[in-house]
Formats: sequence, structure tokens, C-alpha cells
Amino acid sequence: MKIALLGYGKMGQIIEKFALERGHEIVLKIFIDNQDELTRQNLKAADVAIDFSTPDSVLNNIYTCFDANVPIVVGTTGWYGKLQEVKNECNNSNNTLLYGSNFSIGVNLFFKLNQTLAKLMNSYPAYEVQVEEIHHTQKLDAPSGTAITIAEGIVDNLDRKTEWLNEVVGTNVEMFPKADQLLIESHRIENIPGTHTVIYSSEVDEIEIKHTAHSRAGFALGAVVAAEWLENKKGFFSITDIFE
Ligand SMILES: NC(=O)c1ccc[n+]([C@@H]2O[C@H](COP(=O)([O-])OP(=O)(O)OC[C@H]3O[C@@H](n4cnc5c(N)ncnc54)[C@H](O)[C@@H]3O)[C@@H](O)[C@H]2O)c1
Ligand SMILES: O=C(O)C1=N[C@H](C(=O)O)CCC1
Repeated sequence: MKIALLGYGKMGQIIEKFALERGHEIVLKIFIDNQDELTRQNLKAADVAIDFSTPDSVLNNIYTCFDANVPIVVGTTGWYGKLQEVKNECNNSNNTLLYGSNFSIGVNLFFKLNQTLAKLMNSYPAYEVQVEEIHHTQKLDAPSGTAITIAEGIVDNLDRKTEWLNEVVGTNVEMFPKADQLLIESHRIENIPGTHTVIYSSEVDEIEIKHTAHSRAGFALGAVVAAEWLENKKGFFSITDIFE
């Protein structure tokens, strides 16, 4: 496939390596200094675009791909407040988009485990639940997209939680969740690719499920596999459609 890389930072560069290894060609690379080269005309050279850019630029990138009728895989996080709007536009303009807060196989297994555990914990009200995420200090958004997906998996399946709220540790803004609110604690520590933990704690013990990314390779390979999966498909998809 001919691939346009929208965002050529930590993730874009690893995605390029996996894409070339799997026999694909990179026909366009867009980053902050050449963003005006993201045009309908230049996108015409691509079969698919893969976006790992920034929360501020991703919507413009998506709509430019829609304008050029180029399918897009979106790994960028921090824009999910606009998800419904983008979905409507994708479907109304007969375009194709696949998004995922995390493209690694391990995290997608973790998402399932988290939902199952949340359902089970309905019978055990003595346990309070909390989500923790740790990422590198360059990360622009908090909580991580993955932590949001995990929190939604809990809120949708554990009756005693109705919404999540976020505390970024070290910012002097402490959150005091009500009984029906799920706390996501965000930590920023140098060089951590991504660690997510769900903790159920009672007076007498604790249950913890944890995913630790050893590198960014799982995210990057997953994004290329998602672009391959999207070939010849039309519509709005999420990473869970691949794992179903
Ligand atoms: N879904 C996943 O599996 C997954 C995994 C890792 C990271 N991410 C997300 O991917 C995004 C990128 O992560 P990263 O670690 O590569 O960040 P990064 O800061 O290393 O790279 C961002 C890139 O975006 C470019 N950019 C800035 N403005 C742009 C614009 N207007 N148009 C196009 N590109 C622009 C920058 O020049 C840079 O090349 C983040 O939102 C992150 O949360 C998702
Ligand atoms: O490095 C990042 O930034 C990551 N972002 C995703 C998220 O927000 O969940 C996935 C993990 C790495």
C-alpha cells in the first residue's frame, strides 16, 4: 500500500520502519514544519493515511483526508470529545476512518479483561476501584486515551460508577471523587512508553490488573496492521472491530 504518514515524531518514525518491512511504500510525511504540504492533491498519491500527530492538528488532518477521499487510521489521542461529530461527517461523506486509543494486542486483550472484571465486581461492593496511567513527560494529553477507554469499560459495566474524573499527579490539583465517580490518576515520568493499572481495593486485600508497554513497537505494528485491515472497507471503525 502507499501510505501517507501524518505526524512523523516518535510514533510516525517507528510506523515507517514496520510499514517498509511489510512491503509498503511511504509516499508522504507530514510534520509540524511542512504541514502546508497536507493537501488534497498530495494525498491523492496515498491509498491510506496513518495519523499519529497532535490533539490540535488531528481534526484538520482527518477532514483533509475526507476531502481527498483517502481512508485514515487515527492513533492520535486527545480529541475524543469530537468523536460523534467526526463519525457523522465520515458517514455523510462516504469516507473511511479507523481510530483506536491503543493499537497494541496486549492492551486490547486488557480492555476485554477489564470489562469482565468490572462486571464481576458488581457483586463485591467492598472494593473501591481506581485507574492509574503512567506516560513519558512529553505527552500532551491527560488522561491517556487508553485510560479513557479503560474507564469507559468500567463505567459501562460496574453499576456503582457513573463517570470518570482525572487527576494529574504533581499539579497541585487534588481530586476528591464522589462514590459514583471513578478516579483516573495520571503520572508523567521520563521515558515511560505507557503503563496502565486497574486497582480494586478493599479493607482486607487488593486486586490489580496491569499492562506495561516495554516499547512503542506494539502500538506501531498495530497501526500498520489496522491500515492493512482497512483496505477495501468503507465506514467508521474502531480498533475493537479488528479484535472482534
Ligand atoms: N493509539 C496508539 O496506540 C498510540 C500509541 C502511541 C501514541 N499515540 C498518540 O499518537 C500521538 C503522537 O504521539 P508521538 O509520541 O508520536 O508524538 P510526537 O510528539 O513524537 O510526534 C508528533 C508529530 O506530530 C507532528 N505535528 C505537529 N503538528 C502537526 C500538524 N499540524 N500536522 C501534522 N503533524 C503535526 C510533529 O511534528 C511530530 O512529528 C499522540 O496523540 C499520542 O497520544 C497513540
Ligand atoms: O505515548 C503516548 O502518547 C501514548 N498514547 C496513547 C494513549 O494516550 O493512550 C497510547 C499509549 C502511548
